[in-house]
Amino acid sequence: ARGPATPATTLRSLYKLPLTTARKISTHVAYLAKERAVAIEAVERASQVCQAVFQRLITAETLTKKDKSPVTVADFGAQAVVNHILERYFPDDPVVGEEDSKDLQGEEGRVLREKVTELVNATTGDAMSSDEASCFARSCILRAIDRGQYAGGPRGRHWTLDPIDGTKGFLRGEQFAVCLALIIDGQVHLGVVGCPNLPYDMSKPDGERGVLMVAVKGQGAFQRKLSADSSEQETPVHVSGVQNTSDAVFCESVEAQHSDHSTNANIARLLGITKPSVRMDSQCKYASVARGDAEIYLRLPVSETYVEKIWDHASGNIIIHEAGGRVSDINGKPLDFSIGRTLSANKGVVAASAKIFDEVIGAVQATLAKDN
Ligand SMILES: Nc1ncnc2c1ncn2[C@@H]1O[C@H](COP(=O)(O)O)[C@@H](O)[C@H]1OP(=O)(O)O
Ligand SMILES: [Mg+2]
Repeated sequence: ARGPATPATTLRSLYKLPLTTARKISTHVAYLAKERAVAIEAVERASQVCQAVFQRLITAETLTKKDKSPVTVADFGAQAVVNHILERYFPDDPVVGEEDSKDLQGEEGRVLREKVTELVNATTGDAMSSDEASCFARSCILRAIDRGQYAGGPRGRHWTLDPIDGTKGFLRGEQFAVCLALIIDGQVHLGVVGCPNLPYDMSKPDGERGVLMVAVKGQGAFQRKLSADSSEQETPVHVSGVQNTSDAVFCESVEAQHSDHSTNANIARLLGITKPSVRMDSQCKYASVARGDAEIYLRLPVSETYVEKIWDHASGNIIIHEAGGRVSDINGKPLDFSIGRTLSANKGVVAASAKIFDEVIGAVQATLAKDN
């Protein structure tokens, strides 16, 4: 009797291949296929949470008063949704997430807890409880959020999540990203970045917005429309082919506290760059370099003490590599995701298309040597 269909037997019958060949191909084709699909679903749902908050809670008043509460609701909501979905499909995988449920607990956290719960339930269609007393229940908001407390490290698999990267951009109605990555034995194997406000096609900046980028190790990087149904086409993305750095565009943070604009400008000058920098919040910068909107991403540290977090770079890192680019810290050292929740072995970040990467690192080093 024939057993259940496997990817290998399906390929064999479809393409009339010998079973050994079909097996070889199928292990490649299927590598992390389920993880990829679940991660896309989770990022799409979390992006919907963020957009719902933006439409409902961000008003002219919250903006003028610089009230940050909407982003807090969206942050917790997005982390609850992603962790809930990951738990359903991969119950044994721990998660390194940016948020914890402290601010949602007790009487003090009740209002926020109820807002987050209402939002999450409206988005997922599941009835997740906000009742602290029943938090042993599988679908409790607080428990879902606190599945993100894993310490990370060099062994086994874990996910890393930034539910809203670029909170300032979110509040301004500009760029932000929902970022989810899978780390296996200290290396990023899968990354998804959802950019709800990024134009799908940069040649039409006023056109349709909402991009999801995804990459699996060895399989290339792809973009699709955010919230597109799964039959919608994915298209491969590649870094720019620009050979001369003088023709390059570089991007950097909007916030001067996150990256040293004046050092970035000195590096750009040394590279002969004349075009103004593109300032953008969040890991959308990695997405921009991955699809060739810009050639270089510079993140020169402002402070001696700030340590970058793995959830701020894991997804972007694999997307750049799979799109044909390179990423390192300011000393040319690869980002080390195996240490724990932070990139404590690295300083700053530089990403660029492979053709010009060495030259960019050279300019970074020369500029830093001159400054010191
Ligand atoms: N001093 C700093 N240097 C670099 N990054 C920072 C610094 N302070 C905060 N960040 C982080 O930078 C990220 C956003 O960067 P970008 O400017 O590229 O949008 C956020 O995750 C933010 O963390 P946090 O979420 O804790 O504020
Ligand atoms: Mg972040």
